[in-house]
This record gives sequence, structure tokens and C-alpha cells, in this order.
Amino acid sequence: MPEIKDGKLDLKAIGRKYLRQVKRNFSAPLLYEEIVRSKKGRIAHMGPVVIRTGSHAERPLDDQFIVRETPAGGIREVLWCHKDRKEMSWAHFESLYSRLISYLEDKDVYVQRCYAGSVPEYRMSLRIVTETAWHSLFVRNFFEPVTETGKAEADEPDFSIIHIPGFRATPSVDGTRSSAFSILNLEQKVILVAGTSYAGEILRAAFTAMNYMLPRNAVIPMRCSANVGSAGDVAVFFGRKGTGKTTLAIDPERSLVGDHALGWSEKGLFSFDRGCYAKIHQLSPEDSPHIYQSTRTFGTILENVAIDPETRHVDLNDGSLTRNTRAAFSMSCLPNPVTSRTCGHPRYFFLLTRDALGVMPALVRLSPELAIYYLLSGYTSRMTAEAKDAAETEDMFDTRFGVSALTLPPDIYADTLLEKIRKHDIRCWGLNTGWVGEPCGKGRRVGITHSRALIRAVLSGALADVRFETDPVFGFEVPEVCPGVPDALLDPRSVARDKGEYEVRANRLAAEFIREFSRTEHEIPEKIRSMLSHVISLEDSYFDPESFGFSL
Ligand SMILES: Nc1ncnc2c1ncn2[C@@H]1O[C@H](COP(=O)(O)OP(=O)(O)O)[C@@H](O)[C@H]1O
Ligand SMILES: C=C(OP(=O)(O)O)C(=O)O
Repeated sequence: MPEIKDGKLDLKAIGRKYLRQVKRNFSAPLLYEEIVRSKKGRIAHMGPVVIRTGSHAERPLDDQFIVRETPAGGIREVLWCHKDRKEMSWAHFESLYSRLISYLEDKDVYVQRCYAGSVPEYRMSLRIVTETAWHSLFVRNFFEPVTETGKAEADEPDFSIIHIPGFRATPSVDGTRSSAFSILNLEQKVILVAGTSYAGEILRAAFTAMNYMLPRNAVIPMRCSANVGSAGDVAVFFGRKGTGKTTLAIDPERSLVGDHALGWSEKGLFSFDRGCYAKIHQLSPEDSPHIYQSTRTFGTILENVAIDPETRHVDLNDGSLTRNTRAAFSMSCLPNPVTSRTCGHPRYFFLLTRDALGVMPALVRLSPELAIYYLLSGYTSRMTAEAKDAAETEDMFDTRFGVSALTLPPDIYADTLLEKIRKHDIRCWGLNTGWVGEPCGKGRRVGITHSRALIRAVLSGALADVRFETDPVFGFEVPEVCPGVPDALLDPRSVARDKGEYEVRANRLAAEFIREFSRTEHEIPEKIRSMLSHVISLEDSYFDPESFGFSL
């Protein structure tokens, strides 16, 4: 039976009774020593630490649970819950938790007391318990330590995250779908993550907790990155994993406000964390100089990167363990971050997608309504297997780019965001960082320099006098030219070698958008639904993608 005090799991009692040693608030050098001593990582040339995540090199998508009903009554509040998150019974939670405590018996754990949220008004105190030192370093890179004397020990945190990768669930007994899981127990303000070493799960847990704790209607949580130029112009980059949020927001000519998740209040934006989590497979020092520098910096964690056992040089081109190799570092590694991690209201929204079908132009202009439509659709392509060709990718849709499990329901989210876009006159753009014209495997991915040039053209006003053409199917407006970018990137039809085949691909994608929208439209308020339901227009006969008889 979990030990409970004042309605929360009594982690202090657990620490006293069962654990060997609790290593509290260790600094980066101390954690380095622990990582090396425990043989969980190697120090690489110039100071980063290289670690392995084992079988989970990215987030397990299907293993998110929420416990609503507890013996004390549970959380009755009506919450919108993302489709990926399933209910777990109290009985299953209790049994898993008890076994987790037994697993930890006589083991050391690391605890960081820290804050999520860069403004005192909205920040939340966290207790993050990890089994390994490198995850504790990860936490340190992402969250501000509680430094007020005595506070870390004295106060109960707002939320606890317990991350024990070595513990594994038994699906037939625990009601999970695999040995890995993340369970959110709202009443006890705790998230248990186990069975996976992928550190991104800690970020997701903290983001979920923030989404729940933030005052609804006062702050809108956004899964995005943001940067600001010298004139105070704020750009926000939304997108699913791997679409380029980090790469494009860490721009040598602009200052990063946040890489991962931000809140939008009446005063402007603030970042939830202070870290960056960049994908670094085949990273080039020319395209991403600051991220590259982080891979040669003390404190950075390099996940699943190849390292020479003798010279300790790393090879960023080696994707043999995973293509999702990552660098996790603190924003303070960058030469020009916004140290307060706050800024004013956004001026630009960029909705990123990595379209492997090659249908979307590299840049399109979106009306506020279209921006909401694309945000709610959350389209991107997922690379499966080695992704050497389009047959190894899949189209993905995820409401609000999978913002979080517990947040404003999509209808309120869409409504609030639309109101804010209009109020602050935000210019919205779609950016395809994937393939244009020819699909993945047949064409080349849009270069980072070209994506940057497109963003610069928007930010500098260079497109003000350019002619735009409205796409007949997708409704967005496409610039005819853009300085520093080949015209072909704006005109996929011109790139496609087989025009007829391109139209089939385009219609297939449009049909998928429509199908996805109709699947979730009951969640969208009538006024937005009627505005959006005809955004993408296809002949009725095109509606069923399978009827195209087209396979990649
Ligand atoms: N045109 C492009 N824009 C952005 N990233 C690109 C582009 N082409 C290739 N990439 C690569 O795609 C990956 C994007 O990863 P990242 O920026 O970490 O995405 P996110 O933050 O959205 O998860 C990086 O490995 C980057 O080098
Ligand atoms: C950390 C993640 O997201 P992103 O790549 O968008 O930062 C993730 O999805 O695991």
C-alpha cells in the first residue's frame, strides 16, 4: 500500500525507510563523477558525456496512463485527455507502485528539487527522482534548481516525477501494454515513469504537470520553440518531433527564448524549461554552429551517439544505434539566449511539418483560420525504419501537434488561440522542412539554409511585394519567389517528374486531412468547425484515399 501523507505519496518516508542513499541536488561535476563511477556513460572529447538509452531511443507512444479514481475519491474535475492516454485503475497503480518501491529497496536514487516555468507567477516546484545520475544531469540541464536556503528540503513540491528506467511492468499483471509506462496520478501529484531510459519522457512528464497546474484561461501552454530578434520580434515554431523546432529556433542571428514548451500569458511568452533537446544525427557545423558547439561542451548529454573508445571523439554521422541521437544541454551553452526566458507577444507563428510525401511547398502563408486548422491537424510524416524511401514513412496527424495530455480541450484551445492570433495580429506561416515535389527517397530534403532563408524573408518583410497564389486544394497562399531560395521549393508541381502522380499524392494527403478533421471535429466548437470544414476542398469522389489505388 503506497504511503500517503496529506493526500500525496510520502516520498520522504519512502526515502528514509527503503532507500540506501538519496543523492540530493548534485551539481553537474558531482553527477559526472557518479556517471563514470557507475559506468553509465563516457566522457567525450571536449567534455560532453555520452550515454546509451538501450531499447527505448524515443518515446513509447502507447504507454501513457492516468489514474483518476483513488480511495480518497479521485479527481472529479472534467479533464480533456489526449487519445494516447488511457485510464489505469487504482488497484493496478497500487500494485505497480508497491513493486516499484520494492525494486528500489536498498538502492541509491538522485533527487533534484527544481522549478519549471521561468516566471515566479506561474512557476511550479518539482521533485524529480531518478535512478541514474545522467537523468539527474538531464534534469539539471532543463530545470532551474531551487536555491533558496532550506527551501528544497522544507517545502513539499507541487508535483513529483519518479523516473526508474530499470523497473519494468508485466503487461498481463499490470494492465500496461508493454514493460514501459508513464502514469499520471493527479490526486497525489505524481508521475511515475519506468521501463524506458529515453530522457524525453521526463520532459513530457514535466510538461504534462505544468499543463495541469497552470491556471486555465490565464496561460495557454504551447509545445513549441521561440526566438526573438533584436527588434523584439518574437517567432514561435510549432511542430512534432524532428520537424526542426530546435534547429531553426537556435538561430545565430536571433536569441532563443525556449526550445521545448512555453506558456502564453497576458504579458507574453515564458519558457517552461531552460534546456535544449536537439536531434543531432548528421548535424553539420555550418548549418547549426551553436548546436554543434554544444556537442563539444561540458555538461551536454549526448544520447546514443557513437564514440571512439580510445580517442573519445564522437561521430555524429553514425546512426547505427538510432537516428534519434540527441544532445541535451542547457540554454546557457548558447552565445545569445534570452536569460530571463521570457519575451513579449509573438509576431510570427511558423507551423512546421516534415512532409515526406513531397506535397507541401517549403513556405506557405496561412490566414488565422487556416493556421488553426493546420495546428489542430498537426500533420507531419513519421520516419519508420531507416526511412530510405517513402515506403518507410507514415503520415501522422495529432491534434495541436500533440501538445499534451492534460490541457485545455481542443475547442477552447483553438478558440483562445484564434482570438490571440487576431488580437496580436500574428502573421502565420507553414514551413515544410521535409520534401518538396518528389517524396522522401526520390527527392532531397529541404536544406536547413533554405529553411532559414525562408524564415528570414518572412521576418525581414522581404515577401511584402511578392505575388502569392492560392492553392486550390489546401487553401494556403504560396509566394511565387523568395530571396535566396530556388523557386522550385515553392512549386512542388514543377519539381515532380510525373505530374499526374504528384496530383494523386496531393489528393491523398488532402483526403487524409479531411478524414482526420472529420474524425475530431466533434471536439471543435461549431463556430470554428463551420469556418474550417471547407478549408480543404476535394471532389467528393476523391474522399477515400484508398480509392486512389496509390501506394508508395
Ligand atoms: N530544413 C530543415 N530544417 C530543420 N531541420 C532539418 C532540416 N533538414 C534537416 N533537418 C534535420 O532535422 C532534424 C530536426 O531536429 P530538431 O530541430 O531537434 O527537431 P524538433 O526540435 O522539432 O524535434 C535535425 O537533425 C536537423 O539537422
Ligand atoms: C523530446 C521530444 O520532442 P521534440 O523533439 O519535439 O523536442 C520527444 O518527442 O521525445
